[in-house]
Amino acid sequence: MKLHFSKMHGIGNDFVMLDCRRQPFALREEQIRAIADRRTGVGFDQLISIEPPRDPSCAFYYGIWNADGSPSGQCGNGVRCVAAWLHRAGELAIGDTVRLESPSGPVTVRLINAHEVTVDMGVPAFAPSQVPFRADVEADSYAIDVGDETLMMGAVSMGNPHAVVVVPDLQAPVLFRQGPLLTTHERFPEGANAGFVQVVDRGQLRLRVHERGSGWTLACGTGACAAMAVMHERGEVDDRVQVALPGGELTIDWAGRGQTLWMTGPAAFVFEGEWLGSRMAR
Ligand SMILES: N[C@H](CCC[C@H](N)C(=O)O)C(=O)O
Repeated sequence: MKLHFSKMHGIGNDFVMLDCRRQPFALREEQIRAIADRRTGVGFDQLISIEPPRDPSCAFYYGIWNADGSPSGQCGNGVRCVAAWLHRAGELAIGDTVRLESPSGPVTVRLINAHEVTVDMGVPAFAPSQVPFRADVEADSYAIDVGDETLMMGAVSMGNPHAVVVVPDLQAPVLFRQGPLLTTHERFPEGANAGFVQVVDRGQLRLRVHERGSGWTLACGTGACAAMAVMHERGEVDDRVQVALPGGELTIDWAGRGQTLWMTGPAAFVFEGEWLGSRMAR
């Protein structure tokens, strides 16, 4: 089985992009995991398919799978790469604005240039049932027992579930214990992307994310949106925030509850290749 792919990244969050405009996506979960393997496969944080739309109001559909083979409803760094990929495929011109269909619904992208994209990431959803997160009532901060500690966290969906925890130090070793525990915590029935955020000032956040299905990544686009939304709800940041992740920076614009949130950042091509099929896996 030969599979042509494009390797891309969005501030270090890396992707294998599959052109499924003319042939259906047909990978089994174990094949997705085999391609994700950073030694015997290609290696990626997420695999993204580009397919014909299911929603006629959208130009294309994109599918998202984590390194463990699990599907996701949204990928912020990934959709910027989809826009850049479509530009290079001649489907999108610089300055164009187009609706793309994600598994959690449509988003609108605008190509600023060949490597910079702005995305309407939709409206952040805070109701526990929408995250989903087990809580009796909605709050801007929840106490949650993680290991032998009780953390205070925010919960929000950007089309995928996020936990957001404010920390004084992003290098604290305790994060590396709490991240995986939060991602698989029983109060998140569908798992969670666990974001640990430091508030620098009202216009700057620093963030690390332990992603559901992929672990610690250099960047998480929906995580940056989630962190900004939670801190904005608490009145701790302004309507425009620069979010610094280990792999780079994103600009997030959000005017508050019920409004659309915008994310702006880069998308980069790395190489083209061919995956020779599971017979090459270990
Ligand atoms: N791990 C996430 C999907 C990828 C999110 C991230 N890479 C982004 O840029 O938003 C999840 O299972 O919901």
